[in-house]
Amino acid sequence: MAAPGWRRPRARLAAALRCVRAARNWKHRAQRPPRAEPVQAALYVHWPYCQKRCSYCNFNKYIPRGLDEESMRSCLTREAQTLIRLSRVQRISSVFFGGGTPSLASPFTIATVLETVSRCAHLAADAEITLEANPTSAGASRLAGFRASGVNRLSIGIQSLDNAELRLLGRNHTAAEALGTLEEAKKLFPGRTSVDLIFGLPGQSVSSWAGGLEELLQLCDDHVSLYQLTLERGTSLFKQVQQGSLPMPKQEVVAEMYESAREMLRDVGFRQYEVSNFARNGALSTHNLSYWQGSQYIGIGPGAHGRFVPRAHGESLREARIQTLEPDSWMKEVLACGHGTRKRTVLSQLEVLEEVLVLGLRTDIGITHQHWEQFATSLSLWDMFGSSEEVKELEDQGLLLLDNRGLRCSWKGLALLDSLLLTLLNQLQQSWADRTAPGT
Ligand SMILES: C[S@@+](CC[C@H](N)C(=O)[O-])C[C@H]1O[C@@H](n2cnc3c(N)ncnc32)[C@H](O)[C@@H]1O
Ligand SMILES: C[S@@+](CC[C@H](N)C(=O)[O-])C[C@H]1O[C@@H](n2cnc3c(N)ncnc32)[C@H](O)[C@@H]1O
Ligand code: SF4
Repeated sequence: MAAPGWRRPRARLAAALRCVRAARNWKHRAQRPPRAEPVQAALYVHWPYCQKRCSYCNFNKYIPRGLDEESMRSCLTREAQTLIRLSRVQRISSVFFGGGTPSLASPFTIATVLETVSRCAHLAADAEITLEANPTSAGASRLAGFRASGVNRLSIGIQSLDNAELRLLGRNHTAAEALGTLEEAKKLFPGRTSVDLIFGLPGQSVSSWAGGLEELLQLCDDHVSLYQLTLERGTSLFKQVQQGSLPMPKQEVVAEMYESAREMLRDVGFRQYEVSNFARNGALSTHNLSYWQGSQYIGIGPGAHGRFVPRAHGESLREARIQTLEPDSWMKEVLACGHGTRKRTVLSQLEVLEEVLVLGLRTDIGITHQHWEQFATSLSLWDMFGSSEEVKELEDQGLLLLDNRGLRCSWKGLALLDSLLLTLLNQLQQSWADRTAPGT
């Protein structure tokens, strides 16, 4: 047995060593990189029904004869559970109910989907939750119902403030009804009400377009989306234009409409944070930003698309997914196997980079070096674009900037993005091929 005199110093030594080890561990921990962020994604929910077909629209939408909302609701919740589990996503950063016309769904359906999402993953109390609303299905009490169900941002399809244009577009509301909805929405979603307008319509002139926008700018909230009309094959507007019964404005006139709108919005304090989107007072849409920043998103509902890594299957590569388009077939598939994913495509690293480039350059921030490094660890933006003569030419023309912040379009370049992308995508593919060639 050891002399009692030895025990105390040894106990003190052991205690001291424990302290030193603990201190070393703290130091060690402080030097370690921060713990990885929880895996997160945005969530898109597609409501595929509308009251009436607009003349220009070829989105995935159906005019139902008899709608079984209960079945739709239970399939949406089932698919949300399946795909969130499949992605192993722990946090949903935003939710977007789009369509179709999701303001035709009941607030109860919206609340049920949100409750399911919160049970499957963390949905922060302040996460952006947007619902698209058509003026005809968004009266004050209905909007209040959506607010109570958890929606905190509303996107209203106003499209035009000219009744003749609204008729041409096949909309089932007047300008006055659209403004009534905007008024109610601003009370319930102050600072978080967005409006969509379309320009480049048959018969529209720069001054008639600017007049309508000016009227809207007196009344709108802090977010505006402006979409140039795309003539979509298969729509009745396309047919009318093809038959020569409707005159489309010339491309130079449409470009002037866009330019005048950007300037008008800038003059009243809006930031053009993306090609078609303008916000003031920081009202940028975080959901849409996550698309443009190449983040993961899960799409549920007929025809919804998603981009995520199906981690529960042991995969590590991102997939592009699209859900079955037709609602009844989609519901059958969800009932049979928990989801209605129709097509999955594993994206190569080059394809992911192409998307990051195309989407990132739509924003005014563009692609920062840190953002790019998340996707391309071994090839910097400088490696990709720094020595290209064509890129240098675009910089000299004042259309593009590559500097210590990253790669982005200038104000002038943002309006010409499509033509810049031809050069940039070409350069990306070439640099990628050079760097990944055998022996490099
Ligand atoms: C697909 S709709 C869904 C929301 C809602 N049903 C509505 O009509 O407002 C979303 C937006 O897409 C835009 N959009 C639809 N078809 C378009 C087209 N052919 N050209 C330009 N924008 C279009 C409209 O501005 C519309 O507000
Ligand atoms: C054109 S954007 C309008 C956004 C609106 N301006 C805003 O600021 O919130 C919305 C439309 O894009 C389509 N969309 C968006 N995300 C989608 C996804 N993941 N899958 C399928 N369609 C999607 C839907 O048709 C939706 O109605
Ligand atoms: S524009 Fe909106 S309301 Fe019109 S058909 Fe398309 S989705 Fe439906």
